[in-house]
Amino acid sequence: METQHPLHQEEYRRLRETFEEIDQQRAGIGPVYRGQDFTEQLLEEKREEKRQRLELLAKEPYFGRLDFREEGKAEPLPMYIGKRGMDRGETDEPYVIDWRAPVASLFYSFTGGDAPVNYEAPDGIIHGDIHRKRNLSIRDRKLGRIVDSYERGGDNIGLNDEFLLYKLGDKKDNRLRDIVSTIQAEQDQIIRAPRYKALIIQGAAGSGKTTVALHRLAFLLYQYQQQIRAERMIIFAPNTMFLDYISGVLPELGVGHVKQTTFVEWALERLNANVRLSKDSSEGNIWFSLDGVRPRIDDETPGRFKGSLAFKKMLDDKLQRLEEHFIQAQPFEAWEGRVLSAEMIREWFEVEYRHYPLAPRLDRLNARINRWLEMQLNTIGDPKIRKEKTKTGKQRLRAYSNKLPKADALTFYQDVFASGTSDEIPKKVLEGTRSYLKKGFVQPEDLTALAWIHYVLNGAEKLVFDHVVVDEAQDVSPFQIALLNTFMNEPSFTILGDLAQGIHAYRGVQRWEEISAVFAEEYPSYHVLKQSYRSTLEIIEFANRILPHTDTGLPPAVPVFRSGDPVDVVRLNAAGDKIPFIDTFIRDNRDRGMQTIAIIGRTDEECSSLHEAMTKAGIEANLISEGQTQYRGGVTIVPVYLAKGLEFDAVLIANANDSQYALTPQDAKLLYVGCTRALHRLTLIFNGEATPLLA
Ligand SMILES: Nc1ncnc2c1ncn2[C@@H]1O[C@H](COP(=O)(O)OP(=O)(O)OP(=O)(O)O)[C@@H](O)[C@H]1O
Repeated sequence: METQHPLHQEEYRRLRETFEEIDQQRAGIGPVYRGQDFTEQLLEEKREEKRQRLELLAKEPYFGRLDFREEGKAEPLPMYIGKRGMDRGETDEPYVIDWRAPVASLFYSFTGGDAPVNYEAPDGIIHGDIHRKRNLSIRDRKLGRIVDSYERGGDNIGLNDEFLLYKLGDKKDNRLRDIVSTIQAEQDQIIRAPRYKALIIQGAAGSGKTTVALHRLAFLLYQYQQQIRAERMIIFAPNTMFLDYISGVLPELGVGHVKQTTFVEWALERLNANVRLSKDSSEGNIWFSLDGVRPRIDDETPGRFKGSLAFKKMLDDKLQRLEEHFIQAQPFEAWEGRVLSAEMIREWFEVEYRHYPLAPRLDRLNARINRWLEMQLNTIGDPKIRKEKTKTGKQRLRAYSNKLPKADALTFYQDVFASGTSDEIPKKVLEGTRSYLKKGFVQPEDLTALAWIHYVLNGAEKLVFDHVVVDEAQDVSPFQIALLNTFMNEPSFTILGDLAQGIHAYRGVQRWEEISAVFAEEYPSYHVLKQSYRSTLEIIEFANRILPHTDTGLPPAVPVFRSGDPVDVVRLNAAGDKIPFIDTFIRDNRDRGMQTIAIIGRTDEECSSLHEAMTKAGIEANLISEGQTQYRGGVTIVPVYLAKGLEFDAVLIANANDSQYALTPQDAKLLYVGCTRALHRLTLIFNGEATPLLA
C-alpha cells in the first residue's frame, strides 16, 4: 500500500506540518480592523491579502515537489510548489514556493534526464541538478495520489505522463479549471514569456490556449508586481457565455479584477453607446444558416474589408484631411458692431488648441468664444441694455456653434460611405453599408472603425492597458488589434487562436501574418502548440481527418496518449430514429459518469426543433442560442458555431450528413470545431448520405 512506503510517510508528515503552520499563521493574523485610522487600514489590507492567501493554501497547500541540488551544495533539497507561496513563520525560510517563482520554472521545464539544469533567478543563472519530480494531489486536507515522474538513477520510462493522464481523465463540469499542477513545458514557455511582446499563438483545438492565457496573466501579475495592475489587464473573448465558462480560472489562481469582455461590448462602451446596432445582425442567420446561397468569403467581404489595415489607412487619410480643413472660420457677431474676428477664431483653433484632438478642441473653442462674449457683456454698464445684449449674444452664439462642423464618429463614418466611391470601397460593401447607415444603424463589423475614429477625434481618455489577451483571435481583425495597441505604451499582448477553427473567416484573419503586420518588427513572437490535451487519442485522430479540408495547411494535432472508446459514426434508418437515439446516448453516457453532454446541431433552427422534440419526449436539456450569457453544464443542445471554445465529456453531432456539412473549407471548420469539443466520447449520426468530410 502507498501509505507504507517510507517516502509517502514522509509526505504525510510534511502535509501535517504544513497544515499546522498554516493554521498557526492564520490564527496569528488577528481580528479584522474596521476603524478609521489610515495606517491601520493600510496594514489591514496586507492582513486581508495574507488571510486570502492562507485560505487558498489551506485548501490545497501544494501540488508538486522537486528535489533540486544547487551547484556547490552536497545534498538536494525538496521544494514544495503551490498555487501561492508561504514562508515558515519563525525562520522566514520559503516553505511553499509560488508556482510562478523563477525556481518553480524548473518543475515545468524539466522533462526528464540526468543532465544539469538551470533557472534564471533575480541575481543571475542558478545551475544544479534534479533528483526527484513528484506530483501530489491534496483534497479536503487529505493526501491522495502521489506520482513520481522522475527519480534520479531510477527507471523513468513512461512515468512522465501518468499524473497528466490522471488529470485529463477527469469528468468536467461547467467551468474551465486551472492546470498549475500539470503545465507542460511548451505551455510554460508561453506563460513565462517576457512582458513586452506580442505573442501570437497558433494552437490546435484543446492545446490549452485559453487556459495558458489565463495562467500567463497570473504570472505577469506576480513577476511584474510593481509595474502591472490587474485592473489594467483585459481579456477579449468571443461571447459572454464563454466568459462565464472561463470565469472560474483566475479566482482559482488568486487573481481578481481583470476585465473580461467581448469586443462588441467594449467598443460600444468606448462610443458611449452612441450608435445603434442593427437588429438583424445575427451571425447565426447570416453566416451559419443553410438557407439560400452561403456567401463567398474574400477580401471584399464586408467584415474582412472593414477589419483591414488598408481600410484603417483610408480612414486615417480622411481624418487628417478633416483636421486640416475642419473649420472655415467665420467671424462671430455677438450683436450689431461687436465682432470677434475670423482670424482670432482661427488662431485659437489652429494654433493655441492645436495639441488637442478635434472634439475637445471644438469644446475649448466654444468655451473661449463664450468667455469672450461674457467679457463684452461686462463692458456694458446699463443693466437693461446688458440684459438685452445678453439675450441676442447667447442666441447668436448658439446659432454659430450649431453651424460649426461636428467632431462625431458616427457622423464622420456616415460621411465616408455617403461620399465614398467604388474606387476606394468595394461596391457591395459601399452599397450595403450605405443602406443601413441611412436608417441610423450600424453592424458589429463597423464598430472597430467607429471606435478608432472616436479615439482619433477625442483622444484616449486615460485608458491604458498593461496587458491584453485576445482569445479566439482567428476571428479578430488586424484593425481591431491595431486599435487595442493604441492604448498601450509598448505592445504587451497574448493573442491566441486556431486558424482551423476560423469559422468567422468573413471577419477574421486567414494568416497570422495579417496580425503580426500591426506591430513593429521586434514585438511579434510566433508560437505553435501542436499537442492537444482535451480529447482522447481516438477523437483527435478522427478530427485530424477533417483538418485537410479546412484548407489551412495546418499540421495534425498531436494527441497525448490517452486512449478511450472508438468514435462512432452511425447511419439512422429513418428520421424518426433520431430522438430515441439521442435518449439512449444521454442515458448511456450518464451511466458511464459523463457530467457534461452536448448534442451539437448545425444551425439555430435545427437546434430549436431538436429541443422541442426532446422536450416532448421528456428529455431535459439546455438550449444555447446567440446572446446567451451563462453556460450551465449538464445536457446541452448547441449550434456548432456557438460551441467553439467550450468542451463536453460526451458529444453527439446530431446530423452529420452531406447537406449539413458539405465539402467546403467553411463546413470543414465547423465540423472540426464540433468534433474537437469532446473530451471522452464522440458519436456522429446521419440520415441519407454521410458528409464527404469524413471520407
Ligand atoms: N497541461 C495541461 N494539463 C491538464 N489539462 C490541460 C493542460 N493543458 C490543457 N488542458 C486541458 O485541455 C482542455 C482544453 O484547454 P483549453 O480550452 O484551454 O484549450 P484551447 O486550446 O483553448 O481549445 P480550443 O481551441 O478548442 O478552444 C481543458 O480541459 C484544459 O484543462
